[in-house]
Amino acid sequence: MAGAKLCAAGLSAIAAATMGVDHAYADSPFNFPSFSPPSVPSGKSPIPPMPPTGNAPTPPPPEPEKEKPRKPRNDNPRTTAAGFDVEALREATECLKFIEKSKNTGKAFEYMKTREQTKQTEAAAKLAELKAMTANSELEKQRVMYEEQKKLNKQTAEIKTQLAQYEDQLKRKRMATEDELQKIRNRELVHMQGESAKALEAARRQTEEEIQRTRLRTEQQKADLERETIRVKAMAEAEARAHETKLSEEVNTRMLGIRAKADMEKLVSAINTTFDHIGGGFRALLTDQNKLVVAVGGVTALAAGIYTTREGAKVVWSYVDRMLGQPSLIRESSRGKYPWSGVVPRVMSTFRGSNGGTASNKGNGFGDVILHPSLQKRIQQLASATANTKAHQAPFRNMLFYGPPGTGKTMAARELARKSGLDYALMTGGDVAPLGAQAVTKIHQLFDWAKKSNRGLLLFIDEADAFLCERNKMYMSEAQRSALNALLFRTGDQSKDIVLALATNRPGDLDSAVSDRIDEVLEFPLPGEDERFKLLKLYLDKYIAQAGSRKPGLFSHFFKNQQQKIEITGLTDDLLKEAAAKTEGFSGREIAKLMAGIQAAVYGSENCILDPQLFREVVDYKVAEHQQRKKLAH
Ligand SMILES: Nc1ncnc2c1ncn2[C@@H]1O[C@H](COP(=O)(O)OP(=O)(O)OP(=O)(O)O)[C@@H](O)[C@H]1O
Repeated sequence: MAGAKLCAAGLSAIAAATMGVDHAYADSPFNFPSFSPPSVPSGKSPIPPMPPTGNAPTPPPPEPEKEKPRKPRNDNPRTTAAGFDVEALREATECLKFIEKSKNTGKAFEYMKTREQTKQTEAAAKLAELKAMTANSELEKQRVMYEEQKKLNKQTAEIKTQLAQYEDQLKRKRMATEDELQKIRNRELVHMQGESAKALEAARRQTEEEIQRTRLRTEQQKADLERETIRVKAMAEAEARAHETKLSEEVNTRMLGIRAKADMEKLVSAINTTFDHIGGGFRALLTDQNKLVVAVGGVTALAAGIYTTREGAKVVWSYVDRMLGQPSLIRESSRGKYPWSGVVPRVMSTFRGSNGGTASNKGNGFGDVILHPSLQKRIQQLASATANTKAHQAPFRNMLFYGPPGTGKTMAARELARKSGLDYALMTGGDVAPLGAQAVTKIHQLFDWAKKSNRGLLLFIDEADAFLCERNKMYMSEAQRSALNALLFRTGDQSKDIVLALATNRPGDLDSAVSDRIDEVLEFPLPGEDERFKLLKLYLDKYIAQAGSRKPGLFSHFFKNQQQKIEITGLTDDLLKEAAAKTEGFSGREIAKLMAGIQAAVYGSENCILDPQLFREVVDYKVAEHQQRKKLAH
């Protein structure tokens, strides 16, 4: 047994020397007999269990097995330069020798081999265990690192989130602050805008008020001027009429004087001869007292009779004139001054009518009035409605014609009266104001006269705004207001005798009570291109073609300034259309005047020929004049 131990020790030494195994195992002779390979229970790993996860400290390495008592170890073996232990080799050699001599050599070798294998297995297991532990610890380390990293990531993410939240909060706060600032700025801006808008509005209102005031002032001045013009015109006309009357009176007086003088001369000579003849008679009278008394009484009675007859005739005539004569307010009438004065013209017109109508009835069946077809149709309808109204004894309908000056309102009223079979009378609103206190009487006279018409009368009041304007206007005189009230009184009920037709350029100026009495309102606009063409044609015919074509009368050779005939060359419809296009904005009156201007130009020319060149020249000149007038009016 001792030999085996020695042998084992020798082998261990050999192994230690040759394989570099720890001397602690190789040298221990006591290990050998007690050695048994570590029994590993089946299914269990020889690797010790892993320590719990976390940061638990790695368990300390297993304590080394307690060394069993052994031979004192040579700590300073003799070695070669390469570290070879010669002593051990010698012991091994001896051991080998001993083993060779021993009977249990085979067993010993077998045992040593088994032990060595066991040790190797153990070492491998330990190595594996160590590796596993290392791997484990590595894993653990990685897990811990992963956990740490995860925590770190989490913390970083949290910090980032917090940072983002903080930044977001900051941003929100900043935005809220900016928003607040913006709101404040906006409020200030709105306030400023409001202030500036208010200031602008105030300035605008002030300007408007100023303009309004200026306009009112201008209108007032214009109205004053117009009124003054109308007044002056009316006064001038009245004066002219008075002057005319005075002149005719003077002529009459002079004629009467001459006649009276002649009569006187005749009378004187007659008296002389009579006295010569009756000288003897007087002498007889003077001698015979009875005869003298009879003669003086007879002469006195004769003078008184003549005087009474003359004065009586005057009174009767003025009464007849007042009762039957045309009121002085009427400027033009189809009835004539006295009831009998219209008989002859009416008979003449009836006679002419049976022969195909007058010249003015030719063409469109509406006299010489050229109107827009729709307006013309409306007037024709009104005319036939008015005629039927009279036939059925129904009340008449009053009318208002309004539109720019010279658009045919008066002509249309005249034509309407003619078509409807009524008499017509024309007065001007401007004639009322100069009458003063007499105006009311004259208005009543006018209506009394108008009522006497058997056929019914169309009373046309031109420039109606001059007389029938708003009653509460400052400049309206008391007399004018009374006259207007008189007219309102006379037209309060619907009349079966009188159609009131008013014409005005300013319908807005009429008194509301007057407007209330109007049943039909017709607007007379400026003529369109078609109407202008027709007007040009009409007045070309009237003023140019018919000029000088009147048949010479009985006494025509007494008058030197008879109209000369005008020769027309190359005046086509196209030329008239061209002129119609150029004369946009012209009224009917302006077109009539244009043609009168052409007539004057033709008479001013040498040969009295109207050719396209002259026609164009005058048209262009008149168009330029019209534009200039328009500019001045603005
Ligand atoms: N529609 C028309 N057709 C034919 N001639 C016209 C027309 N309009 C105007 N005239 C010419 O103008 C002149 C004036 O016409 P009228 O007196 O009818 O016009 P008004 O509208 O009554 O004018 P105002 O408002 O100035 O009184 C006429 O004599 C005529 O020569």
